[in-house]
Amino acid sequence: MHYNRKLLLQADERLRQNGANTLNKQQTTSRLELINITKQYPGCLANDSITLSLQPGEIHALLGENGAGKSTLVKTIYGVVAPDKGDILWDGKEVTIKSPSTARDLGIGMVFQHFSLFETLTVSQNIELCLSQKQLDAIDNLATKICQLSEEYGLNVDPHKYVHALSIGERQRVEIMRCLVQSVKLLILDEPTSVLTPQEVSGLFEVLRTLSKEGCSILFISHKLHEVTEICHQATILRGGKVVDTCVPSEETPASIAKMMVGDLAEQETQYTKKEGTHTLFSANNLSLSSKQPFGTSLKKVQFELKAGEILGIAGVAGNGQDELMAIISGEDNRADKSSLTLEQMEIGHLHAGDRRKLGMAYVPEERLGRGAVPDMSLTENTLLTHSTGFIKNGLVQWQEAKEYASRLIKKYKVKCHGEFSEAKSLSGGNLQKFIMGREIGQNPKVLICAHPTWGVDVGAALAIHQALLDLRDQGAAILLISEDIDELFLLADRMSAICDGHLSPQVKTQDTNIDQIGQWMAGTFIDTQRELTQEAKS
Ligand SMILES: Nc1ncnc2c1ncn2[C@@H]1O[C@H](COP(=O)(O)OP(=O)(O)OP(=O)(O)O)[C@@H](O)[C@H]1O
Repeated sequence: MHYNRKLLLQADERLRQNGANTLNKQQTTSRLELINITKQYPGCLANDSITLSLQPGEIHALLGENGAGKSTLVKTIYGVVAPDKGDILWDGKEVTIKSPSTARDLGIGMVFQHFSLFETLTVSQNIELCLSQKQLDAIDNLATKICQLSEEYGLNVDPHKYVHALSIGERQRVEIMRCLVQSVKLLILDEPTSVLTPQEVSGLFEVLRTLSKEGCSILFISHKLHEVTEICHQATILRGGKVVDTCVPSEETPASIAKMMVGDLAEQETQYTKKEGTHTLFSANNLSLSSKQPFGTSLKKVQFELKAGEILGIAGVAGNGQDELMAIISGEDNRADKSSLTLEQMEIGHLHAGDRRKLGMAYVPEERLGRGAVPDMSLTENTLLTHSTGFIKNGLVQWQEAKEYASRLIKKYKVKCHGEFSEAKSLSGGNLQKFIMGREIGQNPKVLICAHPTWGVDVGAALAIHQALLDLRDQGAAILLISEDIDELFLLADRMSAICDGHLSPQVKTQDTNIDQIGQWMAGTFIDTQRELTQEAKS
C-alpha cells in the first residue's frame, strides 16, 4: 500500500472530532502583508494592486478562476516572480524576496502545481538539495528524519525511492515533506489536493491543522471549494488579477463562493444521466506486464471492455499501476502482446502511439507539461503534434488550419492566453489543461483515454469539460477516465472499477456501487476473491 490507510482513517476521525475551522487570533503582527502587489506580463496584467494579509496560524485560501493571477501572486511571495510594484512585510518588517532561497531563509516553503523535483535523484537527495548547510548540520540523518516525519504526519514517503518511479500523488507528498523538513513559518500550497484520494486529503488536512496550531501560516490555492469551507479560516477571491472579494469560508457554502469567483455558471445542475454502452470498441485482455520503472507497479491480468457510448472510471491511489496502464493503452509502451489490446476487434498491442491515434484513439496524460504539451512550443504547434491526419496535406503542414483549430479551442474552452502562438508554458495550469482536453476531444476520437480530466481547472471550466466528455460519449465514443478524484468519477462514469497494485477490480454500473465499496477496492479487497475464483477454475 502507498499510504497508511489505518492511520489516515484515524486522522480523518480526529479531524471530524476537532470540528470547526476557527483561528485563535491573539497575535497582532501579521505574518505576511502584501501591499499593492502588481505584476505585468507582456499583454497581461496578472496581478493588479493586490493587498492581502496573513496571520500566524491562519489557513488562507486564494481563490479565482483559471488565469485569475493566483500562481503569479504566490510565486511573488516565494521569490520566483519579481513584482513590478508593491511592498511585502514579513513579521512586520519590509522585505525584498529576490529568490526562493531568500524565501526559504525567511521560513517560506512552497509546493508548486508543477513539481520541481529531479527525476534521477532519490527523495532524500531531492530534499537535501534545498536545505542550507545550517539546516543540514542540524539534522543527524536526513533519511531517518524523513521517515519520522512521514510516520508522524501519515505521508508515507520513502526517502530511498527514485523520483522518476513515483506517481504524481507521491511526488506531491515529497514536496510537502521537503517543506516539513525545513520547519516552515508559511507554507504555500498550489492545489495540493487535486491528485489525492479522500483518505489522503484527510491526512493532509490533519497535517495542515497541526501546522496551523503550531503557528505556521498556510496559503492554500484550491478549486475544490468544499475543502476550502472545511479547512480555511479566510479566503481572498481574485478575478482578472484583482481582489474582488474576501470571505470567511466556514460562513459560506461552496456554491456561494463559486458565485463570487465565476458568477452564475457555478449554479448549473451537476447530476448527469448515466448511459449504457452498446458494443465493445476497446478491450484489454488478460494484460500482464512488468513495469519499465525499477520501482513501478507491474500490471497483473488486467481485463476490461470499453463500450461505445459509455464512460468507464478507474479509481485508485496514485502509484498502483495507473501510469503503466496509461502508457500501455496509449502505445507509449508497446511491449504488450499483440492480442492483449483490441480496438474494434483489431489487435493493437504492438502498435506505436501514432498508429493507434490514426485508428481513432486519443489521450490526455496526467502530466500536462512535458507529456500532454511541449512547453516551448506554441499552442498551434502543440495542436499539430497529436492531430495525426488533418493538418498535413501532400507532405506539407497546413499551418492556417492548425492555427484555426487552436483558435477554436481557445474560444470554446475560454482558454486565457495571448492567442494561438502563446507558448504552452506561458499558460496557467488550468488553462493548459482546458486546451489539452479540448484538443483531444476535438478530434472526435472513437476511444478517449484520460487521466485527471479537470486537474486544476476552475468550477466553470470543469463543467464545460464534463459536458464535452458527455457529448463525446453520447456521439458513441468510448471513454476511459483514470483518476484519483472519486467524486468526479462517480459524477461522470457509467461504470466504475478500481486499480490496486496492478490488479483491476471487476467493473460495475455506477448506480450499483458506492464510495465505500470503491474505497475498499482501492485498498485491494477484491484481489483475494479474484485469486480464489482463478484457483477454483483451475481445480
Ligand atoms: N510567463 C508568463 N508570460 C506571459 N503571461 C503569463 C506568464 N505567466 C502567467 N501568465 C499569464 O498571467 C495570467 C495569470 O496566470 P496565473 O498562472 O497566475 O493564473 P492562476 O490564477 O494561477 O490560474 P490557474 O488556476 O489556471 O493555475 C494568465 O493569463 C497567464 O496566461
